[in-house]
Amino acid sequence: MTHPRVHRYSDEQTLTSSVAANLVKRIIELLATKEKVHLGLSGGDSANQVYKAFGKLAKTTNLDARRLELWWTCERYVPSSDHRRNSTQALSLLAGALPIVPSQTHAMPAPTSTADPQQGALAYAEELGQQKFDICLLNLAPDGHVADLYPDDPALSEDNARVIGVLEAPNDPKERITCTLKTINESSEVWVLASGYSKAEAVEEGITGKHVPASMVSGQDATHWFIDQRAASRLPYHECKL
Ligand SMILES: O=C(O)[C@H](O)[C@@H](O)[C@H](O)[C@H](O)COP(=O)(O)O
Repeated sequence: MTHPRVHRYSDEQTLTSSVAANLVKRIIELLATKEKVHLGLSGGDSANQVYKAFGKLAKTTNLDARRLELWWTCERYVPSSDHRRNSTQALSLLAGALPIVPSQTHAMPAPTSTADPQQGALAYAEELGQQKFDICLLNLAPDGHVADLYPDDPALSEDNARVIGVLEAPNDPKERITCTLKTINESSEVWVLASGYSKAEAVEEGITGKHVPASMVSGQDATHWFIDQRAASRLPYHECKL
């Protein structure tokens, strides 16, 4: 477990471009020491904006996108052709910009391949095996959930399964598949994204250790929170006069 390091940015656009730049830099560093980098990706607008900026920036660098393995931390259990799928949205931005081929992408199952979210979760757990994410990117929601792990959900205490099915998510679509805290917290690095006033309370609770799901995530080597000023508006601010 590592303590969160908080990175604040003036606005959402600066947050997006800075996270994308950090991601490019960190992946290039990791690829200097290992053959592949395994990323755990999430859904949501803030994450999608980062993928777009990352794709644009990465192609101007020497980052070898063929050495990335893309996994998902959570997915809406809807058909593969449904644009609400997190993986469909992310891949349209990433594979559109970078030479990423299907063998590098590990989207979670859809109803066309498995009978229900639980069976989908078992299939994904098998595909994941013991693989750990080098960087697990999470997008904070206003209620403090990350991936598809919701406040007060008994799934938060799951310490055996790496992936589980969700049948009653508070938002539509109700059926989803999610990695558990066990899988997220086995990642080398966990990066949490949050922008806007609607996330301010969840940011405060996540960082100060109240019991929202986001307060329970932590990388093995590092935990980074990337937030804009609006999302940071309930955190203490210490002015430093030199
Ligand atoms: O499936 C969902 O209900 C959303 O994907 C959700 O989990 C999302 O990650 C957060 O609401 C933050 O997303 P935004 O960046 O869009 O606010």
